[in-house]
Amino acid sequence: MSDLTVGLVGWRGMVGSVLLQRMMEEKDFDGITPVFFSTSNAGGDAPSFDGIKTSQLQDAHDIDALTACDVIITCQGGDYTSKVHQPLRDSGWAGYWIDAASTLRMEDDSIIILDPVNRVVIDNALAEGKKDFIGGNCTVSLMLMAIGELFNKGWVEWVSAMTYQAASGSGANNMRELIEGMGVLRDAVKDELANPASAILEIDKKIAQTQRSDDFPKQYFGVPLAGSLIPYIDSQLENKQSREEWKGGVETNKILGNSEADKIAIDGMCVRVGAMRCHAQGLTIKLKKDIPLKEIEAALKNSGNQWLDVVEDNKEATMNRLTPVAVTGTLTVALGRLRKLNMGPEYLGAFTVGDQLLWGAAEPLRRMLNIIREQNS
Ligand SMILES: NC(=O)C1=CN([C@@H]2O[C@H](COP(=O)(O)OP(=O)(O)OC[C@H]3O[C@@H](n4cnc5c(N)ncnc54)[C@H](OP(=O)(O)O)[C@@H]3O)[C@@H](O)[C@H]2O)C=CC1
Ligand SMILES: N[C@@H](CC(=O)OP(=O)(O)O)C(=O)O
Repeated sequence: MSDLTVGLVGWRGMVGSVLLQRMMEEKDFDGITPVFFSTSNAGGDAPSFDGIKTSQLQDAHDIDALTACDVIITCQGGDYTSKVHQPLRDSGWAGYWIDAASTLRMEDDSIIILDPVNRVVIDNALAEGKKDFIGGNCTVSLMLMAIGELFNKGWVEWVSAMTYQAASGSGANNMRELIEGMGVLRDAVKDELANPASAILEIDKKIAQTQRSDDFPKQYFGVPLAGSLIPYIDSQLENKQSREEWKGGVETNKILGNSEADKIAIDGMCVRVGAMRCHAQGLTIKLKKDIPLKEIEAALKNSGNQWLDVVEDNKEATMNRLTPVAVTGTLTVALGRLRKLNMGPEYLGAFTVGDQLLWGAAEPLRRMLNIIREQNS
């Protein structure tokens, strides 16, 4: 069988760059013919690296050029998907569309991909001839990478997720704005910090004044994030949930392939904090019955999820392994603070941390490409 021609759109953005990096690390380019597209620089030089010769960037809006691909992977964003996907399908293109954007996630013909959790759903969809495979919301994917086994066991009645989401979820400019804000705060009290005898309340007052000043960096987040937090992510829905909170419920159930009757209630508050690229979540899990903690821990450890780090619930392990600093840039999803809550033996507390650009965005896409390759070999 000849190599698959794989079109890559959005490869130089933040998610796309992480995707390319991972594809190179895993040698995913061996045995495929990549075609690089651009929305802004058609005709320019495509990236070249080990084994991939320089070529010209194709126009990402050119339907004819896109139809030459067996698979298209896009990290270009929802506007691009809205503009291109339907005309491409209308042209008769029957290739595989793998997408990081949320636009198509809840469409009947789309599958949300997170193969360590829903490989069966993906395999069934491929067998049925489905062609649109969409990466999940980062918070949802990371929650499922952590506690997917509890859902698989049928133990979960409902979940409340209180999130601590990193700046990267809003994009590269937001990450820069966060760091810029941190620097502005430090500079505002530089002299006081140099003097150990200076009054802490004076420092605190200056920091609050600086955060509230008109020229504090907040162009992208809208309000200051450094030294603060923002308890709203994405748009507001009529029922008062934020769209990010809504995704927690609908996407989780779709990923798990739950029917209307099996739907599990998932809700919570999604909050932006000053982390760089790791989302964290404090979970309250209502179990269907009292399952001993030891049994829960054993199920998680024996689930076959090689990326899951089940962190012992003690202070030292938690401080060293269950933080954004410990997890960032790795495929490890850390899960700890596992304990029964005072509400009763069916209430399980948990805390999880994962890199939202890896399992939350890029990793499921490259793995989907490899599943398609396996199927076509
Ligand atoms: N950020 C996240 O955490 C997640 C994002 N997603 C989805 O992925 C999509 C892409 O997100 P993200 O990667 O953050 O978006 P980016 O803004 O980083 O990149 C998107 C596109 O912007 C263009 N671009 C313009 N200027 C630049 C520049 N200076 N550097 C790099 N690219 C530039 C590029 O297109 P071109 O080369 O054609 O000009 C690029 O492909 C999102 O819209 C979302 O749908 C999904 C899950 C998580
Ligand atoms: N909304 C997520 C990032 C993201 O892009 O989500 P989605 O892929 O569902 O639009 C965050 O802000 O952390």
